[in-house]
Amino acid sequence: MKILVDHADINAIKKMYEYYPVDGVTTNPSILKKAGRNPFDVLSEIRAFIGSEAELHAQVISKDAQGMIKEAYKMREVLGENTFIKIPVIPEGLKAIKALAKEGVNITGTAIYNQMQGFLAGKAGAKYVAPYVNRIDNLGANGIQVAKDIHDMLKNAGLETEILAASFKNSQQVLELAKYGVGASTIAPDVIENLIKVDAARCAVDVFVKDFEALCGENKTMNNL
Ligand SMILES: O=P(O)(O)OC[C@H]1O[C@](O)(CO)[C@@H](O)[C@@H]1O
Repeated sequence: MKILVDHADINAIKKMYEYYPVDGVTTNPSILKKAGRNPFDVLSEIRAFIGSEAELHAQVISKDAQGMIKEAYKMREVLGENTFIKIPVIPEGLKAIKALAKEGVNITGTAIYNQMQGFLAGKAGAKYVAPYVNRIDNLGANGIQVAKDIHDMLKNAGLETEILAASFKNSQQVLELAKYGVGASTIAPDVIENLIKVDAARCAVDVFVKDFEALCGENKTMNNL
């Protein structure tokens, strides 16, 4: 499962890249709002840091297909071909996805709350579809199940579209979908950090260090024996 960083703050992104095996960055307009600067400046800064080969996902704002298509080409021009254009899976969005996918533009179908949105976006040619796991849970449905169903439906239909699971709020949600083998998850830095926040592991390390120091002397490591 690929892991993308769901954030627009360059320092938070740099930290994730330093410590974790991550594969790219996703943003949406609400995430960009938090950055509080010209979105193209923010996205260009992220692109410069992650490099031209890494995945960068950024969303269109227009509500009509023609406007979405125009935005998609502008974003691709400024941010490079490996930019995944996030298009909400509403009827106008599907129309735009069909047109853009035919031209080889990388699309992520977003704002997915049910199985058929995901399936139709895949059939229309999206490379990824992004079910909003936690937001679905908040509606009283089962976000994990929706993501698993879409994954199965795409595979059963022989489509290459992968899940980009989104809107995670806890480790359990990520774990469930990693076990299921979905293609990718986009996760905010605080949720990524919680994935391996295990006190028992930290205690185990402390005991190992104490034992080693008892054997070899204080502040000794393999480096200064
Ligand atoms: O519920 P949240 O945390 O706002 O998440 C919505 C999600 O949708 C996306 O826009 C889909 O890629 C992510 O950037 C974000 O994780």
